[in-house]
Parts: sequence; structure tokens; C-alpha cells
Amino acid sequence: MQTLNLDLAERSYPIVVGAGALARADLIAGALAQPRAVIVSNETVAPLHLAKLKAPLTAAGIDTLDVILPDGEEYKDWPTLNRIFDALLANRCERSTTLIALGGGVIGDITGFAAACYQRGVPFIQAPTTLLAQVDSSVGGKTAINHPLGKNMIGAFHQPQLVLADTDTLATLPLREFRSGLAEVIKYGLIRDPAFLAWLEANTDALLAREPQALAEAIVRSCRNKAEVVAADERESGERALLNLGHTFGHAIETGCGYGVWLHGEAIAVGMLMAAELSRRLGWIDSAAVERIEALFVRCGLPVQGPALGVERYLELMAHDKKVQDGKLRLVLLRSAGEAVLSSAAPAADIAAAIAARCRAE
Ligand SMILES: NC(=O)c1ccc[n+]([C@@H]2O[C@H](COP(=O)([O-])OP(=O)(O)OC[C@H]3O[C@@H](n4cnc5c(N)ncnc54)[C@H](O)[C@@H]3O)[C@@H](O)[C@H]2O)c1
Ligand SMILES: O=C(O)C(=O)C[C@@H](O)[C@H](O)[C@H](O)COP(=O)(O)O
Ligand SMILES: [Zn+2]
Repeated sequence: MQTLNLDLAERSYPIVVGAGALARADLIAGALAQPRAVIVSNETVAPLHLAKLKAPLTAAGIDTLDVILPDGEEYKDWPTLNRIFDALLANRCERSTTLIALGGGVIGDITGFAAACYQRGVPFIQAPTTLLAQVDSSVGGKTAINHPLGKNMIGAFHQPQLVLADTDTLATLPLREFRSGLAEVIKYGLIRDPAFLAWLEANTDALLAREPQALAEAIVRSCRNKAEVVAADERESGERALLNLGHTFGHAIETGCGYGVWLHGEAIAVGMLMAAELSRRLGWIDSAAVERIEALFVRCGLPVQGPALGVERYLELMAHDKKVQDGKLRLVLLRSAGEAVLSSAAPAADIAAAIAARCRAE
């Protein structure tokens, strides 16, 4: 078990990574204000992993209520959020009730947002069970639901009290979901950690084989990168925007195709290649760098071409991006494979050409 700390003064919290972390009722109990917690999970994860979390809590005298939601990105929405509020109210949950999100990023994001809103804010704990959630969404306090016009458009910054990433849960994760998580792992290498990028290239096979040591190292190094960025810029007034590499394009793919059709990691993999292609057109990186990124995605089984939405539709969807300022797109681009910058310098024609180069023909 390894523990990192996300340093945010009075909102600091531990990120615990390792086999069996879900059973650490002692850590959960230490974070609770009363011996009661509400576990929010979904119909897929609960039968696989809920007992590992719930039984030790019960044994420790902590009363738990389960809220089991339908599974899917398309349920990261208002009606599903309301189901959490209905359960909290029906069970007279108080301001000191802690919510525990057991699942992937969808459960983490919606539970975190419910915690941010219920009675104007209650504590919550992240218990991520996908690779993507263990390396990214459980850390940093971005919580949200989707809107038909854009991803994560309704949300709040609300930090968890604790992150418990049990690497044993990854054994049941479908391969496509595992690959999707690798896209966010690679993102850290691309934006700020060239040594990690090289390590990922050298350890792709071990990761795809889910070798425990390689997995733990990838998760810890990812969380360390994320924790450093969030500690420096919690509310995304600067450096945190770099965590959005590929997301302006990727969110357009997710929204444009309908939530759940493209997985988040798949969409941002293509988005990162669009950003790389645009950086090449600006003369910031060379073709070899773009090919290097593409080769790693191919080895990880990630897509390298986007859907044929049409360039105009991509641009229309991208106009909703949260980084848009005074109506102008700001994009995360690459200065090298290992250094990203936020820039509004790209000419519209180059943005359109980069999209066209990386999506299927209509
Ligand atoms: N808040 C953030 O900072 C942040 C960061 C990245 C992504 N996100 C969001 O996270 C979401 C994507 O998260 P995700 O990739 O975890 O998707 P997900 O939550 O939909 O989980 C993927 C699938 O795996 C299943 N699953 C989860 N754990 C499992 C396990 N251990 N074994 C078997 N099946 C399991 C889920 O039920 C689901 O079907 C998107 O909504 C994205 O916008 C948020
Ligand atoms: O934590 C962040 O900051 C991120 O941008 C992490 C992203 O991987 C994640 O997908 C996030 O939800 C995107 O944020 P958004 O502000 O573009 O919705
Ligand atoms: Zn993401």
C-alpha cells in the first residue's frame, strides 16, 4: 500500500493505492464525522466489489446505506443525480453524512457533485474501481454531470476527504475500459513528465498484462503528477488546464456521438493526437513526435482516428469548451512530448486541418 498526499492546506487528503485498499475501514472510519456512510455505486460494480468495502465497515460498527445507480455515461445526468438526493432525503441523511463513491469516473463525478450540493455540501470519499478513476477522476475535486450540449457542464469543485484506490478491483475491468484508462496515464507523460512517458513506452506490455508492480507504479506516478498540478492550481486558473490535453476535441467526440458511444479515454486519445497534429502545424513539434505518440496509442489498443462528425460539427461542439475565453478557443498544445502549454495562438484554418487530418472522412 502506498500513500500520497494532495496538499491543499485544510482540504488536504491522502490518496491510498494498493491491493486490498477497499478493506481499510480504519482509514474510512478516521475520515467519518459519524458512524454512518452512504455508498453510491452502480449495477455492474456493486455485485463485484461492494462487499469488500461494506463488510469491514459493518464489522467496525459503521452503518451503511447503498444507493445503486444504472451503469453508463448516459446516466451522468440530472435524473440520476436526483436519485441520490431522493435516497439521502428518504433516509434523513444529515450534513455530517459522508458519501462514498464506489465505481469508475461516472460514479465518482456524480457522487462528488451530489456531495457538493446536498445540504450545501457534505463530505465524500472516492473509492475508484477503474484504471481511469484511479489515475485521474478520483483525485482533484472536479465533480459534474453532463448536459446534452456538453460534457461536465454542470458541476462544482469539491474535494474528497480520502481516495482509496484498490488495485485488486482492476482484475475485473473489461479490456476496453482498461485501455481507456491508459490514455489518461499517457497524458501525464505528454504534458509534464517525459521520463514517465519513456517508462510507459518501456512497460506497455507489462501494463497490458496488468502486472501488479507495473500497474501500481503507473497509478502512483499518475496520481503524483495530478496531485502536484492540483495542489498548485486547485481551481484551474492556470497550470491545471494542462490536464485538459486532448479534452476540447475529445469532449466534442463524446457529446457529438452521444454519451457512452466513445469511452472518455478513447475520445481524448484521438483528441491528444489532434492537439499533437496542430502543434506540428505550428512548428512546435515534428512529425516524429506525432508518430511516437500514435505508436504508443496503437500499442495500447486506443483509437487514432476520430469519428466522421464533419469539421464544422467538431468546431461547433468545441465552442462549448470550458476554456473558451471571450468567445475564443484556448487549446492545450505540445511544445514537446513531455511539455504542454495552453494557447490561443492556433489559426482557425490550422485547427480545422488538424481535426480533418485525424478524423474519418464523412
Ligand atoms: N473528475 C475528473 O477529474 C475526471 C477525470 C477524468 C475523467 N472523468 C470522467 O470520468 C468518466 C469516465 O470514467 P471511467 O472511465 O471510469 O468510466 P465509467 O465510470 O463509466 O466506468 C467504466 C465501466 O467500467 C465498469 N466498472 C467500473 N469498475 C469496474 C471493475 N472494477 N470491474 C468491472 N467493471 C467495472 C463501470 O460500471 C462502467 O461500465 C467520464 O464521465 C469522464 O468525464 C472525470
Ligand atoms: O482534473 C482536471 O482538471 C482534468 O481536466 C482531468 C480530466 O482528465 C477530466 O476529464 C476532467 O473531468 C475534464 O474537465 P473539464 O473541466 O474539461 O470538464
Ligand atoms: Zn479526462
